[in-house]
Amino acid sequence: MRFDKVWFRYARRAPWTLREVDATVRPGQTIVVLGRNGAGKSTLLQLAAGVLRPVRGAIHDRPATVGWVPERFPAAQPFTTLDYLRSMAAIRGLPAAAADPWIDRLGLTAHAGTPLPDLSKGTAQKVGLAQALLTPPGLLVLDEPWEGLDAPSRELIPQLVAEVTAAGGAVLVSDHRGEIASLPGAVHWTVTGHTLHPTADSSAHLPLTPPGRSDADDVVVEVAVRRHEAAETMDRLRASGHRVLGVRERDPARVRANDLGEGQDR
Ligand SMILES: Nc1ncnc2c1ncn2[C@@H]1O[C@H](COP(=O)(O)OP(=O)(O)OP(=O)(O)O)[C@@H](O)[C@H]1O
Repeated sequence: MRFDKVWFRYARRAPWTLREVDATVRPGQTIVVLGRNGAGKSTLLQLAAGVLRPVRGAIHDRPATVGWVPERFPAAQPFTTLDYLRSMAAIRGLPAAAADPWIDRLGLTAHAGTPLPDLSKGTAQKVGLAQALLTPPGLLVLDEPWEGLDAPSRELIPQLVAEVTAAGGAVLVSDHRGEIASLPGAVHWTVTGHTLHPTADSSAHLPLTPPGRSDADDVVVEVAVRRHEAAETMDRLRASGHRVLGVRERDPARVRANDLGEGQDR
């Protein structure tokens, strides 16, 4: 899926919430979206999920099945947990009983007969997660999924994410609590100044040397890419299991020497 120069604002004359977002989400990739409160993380996730539409630009190749878990599950609905999840299964063309394993897995059995408005915030979040996973998503979008969950439930998130990515789905997840550490291998995007910076170095959040591998086995390959391709190249390298050690400007002296006679910087 590709964000192609996506701009978004909530009202016609309002300031832009997001400007010119260019980014790519690849199958099997986990992307953690970071940023301060109000930076635009939820807005970006809602655009990815198709809940909001770009004002300018476009999002191409969104997977057909999107699982969307908003920051707050909309619990003001006249269903019990069981009725809601079974109805969601039926809407997706599944047997109603397809909901039952998720009720069990997410620890919702004791709340199966509870009306949604009476659920605690954390339990309602788990219902939100269950509905998003009923059909294996090609894209799972989780807005602050750890919020309101107790410790055992928080540990479920990395497992669920790993299952989706292992099946070839992509996962976009926002995080302002620093839970990124529980998603090793995730690419990280930072929203600041109303735009997205996929170039932020996520290797700081990963183990310096992956388990079972020694630095001694490594060589460093220097690659020059066009400036506008840097973020995408880094995403691709990380998705292939490589460690990106850094990004730097080309040494001006070397640029002059190498480009002598070529007329442009490469
Ligand atoms: N429905 C809305 N109508 C108008 N403005 C909105 C709406 N939703 C969000 N905003 C504004 O858009 C900006 C980005 O909000 P957003 O919720 O995307 O940020 P966030 O990074 O997810 O924040 P947080 O970490 O607090 O959840 C904020 O200035 C917010 O006030």
